[in-house]
Amino acid sequence: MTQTPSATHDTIRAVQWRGDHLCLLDQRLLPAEERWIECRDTAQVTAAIRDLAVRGAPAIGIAAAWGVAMAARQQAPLDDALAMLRAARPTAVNLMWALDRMKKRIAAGADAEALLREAQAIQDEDLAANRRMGELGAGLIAPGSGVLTHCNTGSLATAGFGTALGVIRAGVAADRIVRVYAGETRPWLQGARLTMWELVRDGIPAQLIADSAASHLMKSGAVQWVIVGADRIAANGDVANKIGTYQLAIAAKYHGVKLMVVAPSSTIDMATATGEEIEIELRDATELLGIAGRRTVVEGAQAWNPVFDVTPAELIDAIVTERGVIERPSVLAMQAMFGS
Ligand SMILES: CSC[C@@H](O)[C@@H](O)C(=O)COP(=O)(O)O
Repeated sequence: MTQTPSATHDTIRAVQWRGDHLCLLDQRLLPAEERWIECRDTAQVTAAIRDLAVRGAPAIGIAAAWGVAMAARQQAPLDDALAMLRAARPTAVNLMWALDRMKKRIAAGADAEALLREAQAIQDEDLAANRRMGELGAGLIAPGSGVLTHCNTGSLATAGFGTALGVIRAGVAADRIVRVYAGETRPWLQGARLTMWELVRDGIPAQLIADSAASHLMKSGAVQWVIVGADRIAANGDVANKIGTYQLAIAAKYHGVKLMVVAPSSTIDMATATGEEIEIELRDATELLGIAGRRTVVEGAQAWNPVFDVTPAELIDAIVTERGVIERPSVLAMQAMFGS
């Protein structure tokens, strides 16, 4: 196998356990400032998740697992820690998945040391899953292709390497991807601030587009795939992801561009039958009414700020997980890979 540049250049590890506290690279400040936050109790980890200092479905789950292990070390009430963390954000199922995994270990009598090892395992498994998905996803892309991605699904959003951005890293290294576009991802600008920061650090040439330029880009013929991550994938293959994914999927279908969703099995929620049942997080209107804390909209104006949407399975060409690829997702194909 070719050694990918991403395997050598991908050094960003935004969630780091330091023996008695959790260090998080504050994603609210990037790329202007690389500042680390030190979380020393579960409440601080919960606040970091809620306020988006740490974000991206897998990274949220990993941070929460460390939050539980930290509570155990401090002999804090574990039921309270689990409940507090669970309420931090509603849509990314990786959060609930990681907490359920920790809860199971607690129920089995695990001590603080064992819970620290479990949190480390969750983090290590995510990194390994990302590398595997990178290979699998890149294998679907014809050499010479252009791709468009949305939000940030890279090292910042995971244990490292990334989901959709991992496929892009692997695809660029294998010369399958020759053009990369990233959408800004209003209102929080994960694409502009975070994805472009990761790509520039890796030396991967990429162009930022306004979210509203996506259909025009697809019409030009420059992209053959839209590649995105996921916050929760229902049992029928419907995908909840960053707001704007659904409209990219519709535009992709119209233009004959394919849609790939890349997510570890910790993002699969077989207990939720369809995307209709997924809770969509609504965040404060102020995120839309200004940019970088500066008000840009007239005082008195209101805004509606759902931060995820659901893309129906029928618009998706491939779901890539570390367990394998599901092409044209269906209930049966999902059950065959993930059980019922
Ligand atoms: C590997 S990250 C996958 C998703 O979590 C990502 O696409 C996304 O929607 C992140 O949303 P965010 O609100 O920034 O946490």
